[in-house]
Amino acid sequence: MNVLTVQNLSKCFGKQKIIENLNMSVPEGSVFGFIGKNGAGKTTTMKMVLGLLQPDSGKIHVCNEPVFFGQTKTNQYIGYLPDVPEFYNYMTPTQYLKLCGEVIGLSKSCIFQRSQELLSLVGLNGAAKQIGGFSRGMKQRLGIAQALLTQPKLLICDEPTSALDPVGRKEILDILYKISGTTTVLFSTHILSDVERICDHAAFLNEGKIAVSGTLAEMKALRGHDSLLLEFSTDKDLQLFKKQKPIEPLLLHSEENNRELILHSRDMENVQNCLFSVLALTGICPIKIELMEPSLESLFLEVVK
Ligand SMILES: Nc1ncnc2c1ncn2[C@@H]1O[C@H](COP(=O)(O)OP(=O)(O)OP(=O)(O)O)[C@@H](O)[C@H]1O
Repeated sequence: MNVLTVQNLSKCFGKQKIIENLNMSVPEGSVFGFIGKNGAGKTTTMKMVLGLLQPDSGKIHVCNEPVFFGQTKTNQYIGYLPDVPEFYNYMTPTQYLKLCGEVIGLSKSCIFQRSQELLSLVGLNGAAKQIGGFSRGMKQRLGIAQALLTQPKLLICDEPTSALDPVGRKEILDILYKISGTTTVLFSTHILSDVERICDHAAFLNEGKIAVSGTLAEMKALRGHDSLLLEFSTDKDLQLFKKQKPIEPLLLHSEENNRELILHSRDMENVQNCLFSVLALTGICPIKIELMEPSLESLFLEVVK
């Protein structure tokens, strides 16, 4: 089952088309990376899913129920972490979660129990200081705890890691991965290594549409092997290899790092055939020849303009 389906969604701001016939499904239980460069329309799409922004056309369903602009019925299934979450700075995390629990009508005992569990999940149990003194990472983690108070089926996070240092990013990714057993996670980002780390599904948003989507394995298979790494035992071998001309026309480009050479090509089969005849002719014997796994980044750079 899909927790979220978006069909033929379109949205303009004035004359600027932001989203144009966008189709996307988020399977239940997935950790879904919604990828697009700055200004691609990720936040705009999420706001329409939350009923906070009116689409020009198209349909959105959350847990099989239609989303209507200005009506929040489907938000009972969703927890949302905006890109810059706002808090009452004078409160402690416990006080803040208590307030949020009261606003959504949870009982006192439920608020107490869930706050303890969630603060422990996000590593803020025992944090007695006021939120005003929190780092960005701590605020994002508290934002996740707040978004999970209602035990949503779908957690939507808008670029939860983009302003964080590597430690803060890892903490957020670990939390999202940890909850993925019980909550479907959709998060927007342009950091592809974050997607490779925890997502099982992803979609590239480009020019208002989904350019590519699927499981990470499906997306990478589209690209195939496109890089070959060669490591030479001496600089002399590397320089001699670089003087050989037959491979050059088959390459998009190559990268050199110490005695390693990475060859990028769209025609890896021919590169390999050519490589072995060059090695046989010259007598050069690399200490390593390795086909490199295709990366999301290389696919992204190819399909996203
Ligand atoms: N209320 C609005 N009125 C006019 N233009 C808007 C409005 N909201 C967003 N936009 C424009 O729509 C485009 C998409 O914005 P959006 O915030 O959805 O992109 P994004 O993919 O989330 O980008 P980022 O990664 O930078 O957050 C941008 O050009 C933005 O300036």
